[in-house]
Amino acid sequence: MVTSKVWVLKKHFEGFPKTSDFELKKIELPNLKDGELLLESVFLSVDPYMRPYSRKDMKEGDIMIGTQVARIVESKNPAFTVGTFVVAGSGWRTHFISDGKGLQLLPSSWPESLPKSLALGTVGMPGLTAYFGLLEVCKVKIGDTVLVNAAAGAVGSVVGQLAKIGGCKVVGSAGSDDKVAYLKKIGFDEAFNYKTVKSLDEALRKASPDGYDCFFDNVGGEFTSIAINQMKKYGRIAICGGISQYNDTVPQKGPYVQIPMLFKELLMEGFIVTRWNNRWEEGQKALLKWVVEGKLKYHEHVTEGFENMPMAFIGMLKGENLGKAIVKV
Ligand SMILES: NC(=O)C1=CN([C@@H]2O[C@H](COP(=O)(O)OP(=O)(O)OC[C@H]3O[C@@H](n4cnc5c(N)ncnc54)[C@H](OP(=O)(O)O)[C@@H]3O)[C@@H](O)[C@H]2O)C=CC1
Ligand SMILES: CCCCCCC/C=C/C=O
Repeated sequence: MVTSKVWVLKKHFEGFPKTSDFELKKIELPNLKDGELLLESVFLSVDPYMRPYSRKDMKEGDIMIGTQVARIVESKNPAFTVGTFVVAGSGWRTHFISDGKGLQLLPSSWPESLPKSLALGTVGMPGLTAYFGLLEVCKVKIGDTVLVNAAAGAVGSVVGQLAKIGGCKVVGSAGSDDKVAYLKKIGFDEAFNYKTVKSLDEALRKASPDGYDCFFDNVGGEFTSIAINQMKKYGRIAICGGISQYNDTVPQKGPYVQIPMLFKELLMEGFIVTRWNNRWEEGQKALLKWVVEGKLKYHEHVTEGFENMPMAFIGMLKGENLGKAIVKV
């Protein structure tokens, strides 16, 4: 008999999540039936989407949603071998049973030297968000000037580097001087700390006096209201996230987008990465290749210990992470 530890949403978040909103429980797992596997989580992901999706898709008492890299420890399914690592969407659990459906094997070309946790970050869902958002929503082309916020995070850091690979000029904003230094190190042309600049408007203008062709928006709210006025005519805005609004108890009010959208003839499109589920393999292959070639750098903010999942999640929402926020069990 195996005991699994799980984190449950004890109370729906009101405003910023608190550790008391979560509860750690233990569940006894039954013996495996034919066709089933027992897996143990090795790395778990904490992501911003968990905040809005907890309200949308979960009820109090549910196990927290999420993905992990897990190792198969027992198998009664001939298609899966013990010792294999997979990406699963089994929520915040140390151990779980699966019938194999929905498990993704790591690409066969995954080098032994590369952390498997990258399958939750640069070579996983966040990296694919950057890839498809830039390619299919921003439709970037050589010579474009691309703006990205939350630029030192899991998605943003990949957006900037892919745009550079694609021959663009890249401007990023992030919430600390260390993050800004990191952005310059990984090749951003311009970067600034949005928390300390005197004027966001001026910082954006200084970074690109001619304005922006593409804006990959991870943040929303006031940042978007200001940045939209610095788009070039026919600019494209990809609405990837709105993290500045996820914890609001009262919805933020305008300024509204219609006037700049109209007179600059902008395109603005929201997207969810799962739209390209049928192209996951293509995206992962491209991202993995760039990582192996050293063209796509990664950084992980690793929290040790399953017990610390809520703290890691809250820390990520506060901006404590540089690169992808990961929990190592
Ligand atoms: N559309 C889609 O399919 C997907 C969308 N997303 C979205 O992309 C965005 C980035 O996600 P991800 O890369 O995983 O997370 P990150 O690794 O970027 O972590 C979140 C970061 O957001 C920044 N942040 C937090 N609060 C604010 C705020 N009030 N204003 C500005 N920045 C803030 C912090 O960085 P800082 O120190 O710079 O403030 C923090 O580090 C999120 O909005 C997320 O919801 C992610 C995956 C898929
Ligand atoms: C494999 C999990 C898919 C999660 C999709 C995340 C979409 C994110 C939206 C905003 O953050």
